[in-house]
Amino acid sequence: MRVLYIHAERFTWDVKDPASDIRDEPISGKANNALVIFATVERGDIPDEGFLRQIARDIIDVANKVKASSIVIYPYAHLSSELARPYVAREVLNKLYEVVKSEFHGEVYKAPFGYYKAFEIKCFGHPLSELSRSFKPEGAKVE
Ligand SMILES: NCC(=O)N[C@H]1[C@@H](O)[C@H](n2cnc3c(N)ncnc32)O[C@@H]1CO
Repeated sequence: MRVLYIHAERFTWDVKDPASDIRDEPISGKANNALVIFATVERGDIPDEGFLRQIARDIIDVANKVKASSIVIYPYAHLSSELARPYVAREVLNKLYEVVKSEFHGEVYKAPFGYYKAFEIKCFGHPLSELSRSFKPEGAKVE
């Protein structure tokens, strides 16, 4: 999985057209002081508890470091050329959302899978406000 973390003063997303047969309810939303997780599920990623806990731990660690009051899991199919199939990708992201929600003290949101979406983001711009990660199921985290 490849992820881009943006610590945003404000983040809003607006669902547009469907982009996949596999999709969630089309719910738009917004969050303030949010760690936004643009997440691309890659071929070989699995909805395995250990793999997801490792990712969730890093997300929450960064959220606490930057003092974010919310986290947004944002399905984003643009950070890798080795995409997982939509069915697997949706399952991995929904399970990641559940793990993060169970362990983070603040609000956790998930933008809907399977749509084109408009979004507005105001990045804080401090040194930890833009980070990227690559996670592999065997547990190796590559910064
Ligand atoms: N910008 C808007 C968008 O990306 N829309 C994407 C994601 O919401 C989702 N999606 C499909 N495959 C994946 C994947 N491998 N990882 C994450 N999301 C995925 O399905 C949409 C069409 O590709």
